Amino acid sequence: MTDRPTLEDIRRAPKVLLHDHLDGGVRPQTVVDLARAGGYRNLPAEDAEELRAWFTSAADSGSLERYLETFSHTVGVMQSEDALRRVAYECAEDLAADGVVYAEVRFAPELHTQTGLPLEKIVEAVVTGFAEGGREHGIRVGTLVTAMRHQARSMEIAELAVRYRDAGVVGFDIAGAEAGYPPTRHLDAFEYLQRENAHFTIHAGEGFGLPSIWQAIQWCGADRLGHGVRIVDDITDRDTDRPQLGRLAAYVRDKRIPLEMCPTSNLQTGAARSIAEHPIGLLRSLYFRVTVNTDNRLMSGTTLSEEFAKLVGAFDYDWDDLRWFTVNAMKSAFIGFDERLELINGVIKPGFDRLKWHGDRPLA
Ligand SMILES: O=c1[nH]cnc2c1ncn2[C@@H]1O[C@H](CO)[C@@H](O)[C@H]1O
Ligand SMILES: [Zn+2]
Repeated sequence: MTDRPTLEDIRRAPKVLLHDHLDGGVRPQTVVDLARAGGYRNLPAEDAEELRAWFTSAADSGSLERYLETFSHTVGVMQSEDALRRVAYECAEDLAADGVVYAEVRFAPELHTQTGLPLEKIVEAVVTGFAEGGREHGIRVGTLVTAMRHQARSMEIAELAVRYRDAGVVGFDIAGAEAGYPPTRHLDAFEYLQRENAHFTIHAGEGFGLPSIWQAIQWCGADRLGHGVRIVDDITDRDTDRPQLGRLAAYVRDKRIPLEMCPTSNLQTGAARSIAEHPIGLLRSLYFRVTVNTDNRLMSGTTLSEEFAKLVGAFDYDWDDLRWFTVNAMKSAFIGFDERLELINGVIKPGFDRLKWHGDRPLA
């Protein structure tokens, strides 16, 4: 066996990302450029590096609601087709540079209508940016369209997801403040998607607890859970070698419902106290279908490789663990089974095996 995976090696591993927000991963310099071009005057800093620091510290608020306030600035500069396309292109480029081979990136079309752009043009611009960036940088990026849970446009957004399902949109999601806005508020949209054989994930168990997770799965029929960290509230005897799963936790594990976990983001919003205490350690040891994600690379000052490196530091994970998380993610993606299998067997397994056996020594 080789030593612990280093950040540099992890960057070279073929990774899969299921939970990443487009408006949470804009390059600071691009925010500055787009603000200038579009006449956005509310930026808290004009210099890219200062802006980067502002986002990470403002997002470090301990509450989901305050964390979400920082998005007004990225959303504020993403109000034209050119801006959306550029941000999507750069997102594909940045993820590819981090060694991500397949990603599902989400954004909320309804937030980008401030200058009157129709929802269709907004989706088309983003999908085009991902396709161009993906082609040039060797990564596949699928789009998830998100509806904001405090608004009332989820049905319209769900229809958009179905209309663009063969043009780059692979699924649907709801996001925003969780407390006070339960998933069942959007039940009609989820029932519509189920009738259309479409896929969706729901942010649940992040800013609110078990009732939100229960509704997302048992009322709404979510295929995956965004975060889902609070599922540990349904596990007792956690510090013993025989943790007890309640009915909901057992259901989530038995049905292999994927958890899109985002460790650093959870520290910022107060959903977890430290990486070492993050529920991902327990959930992984109990073989829940755990995946590792970034959530918002700008606000959390992170990359997928850095999330993995932090977990390696806290839980002593080795290449087999990182490969397990990655295969979990690929199995849980919203593209076809044949395509998932091809990536697992043709790209992920050989890529991780090469790193495991060669470590950071040069490959022959
Ligand atoms: O961790 C999160 N929990 C809930 N909502 C979020 C999170 N991160 C981002 N958004 C929300 O999703 C919108 C579309 O991308 C963002 O504008 C933000 O309001
Ligand atoms: Zn999220």
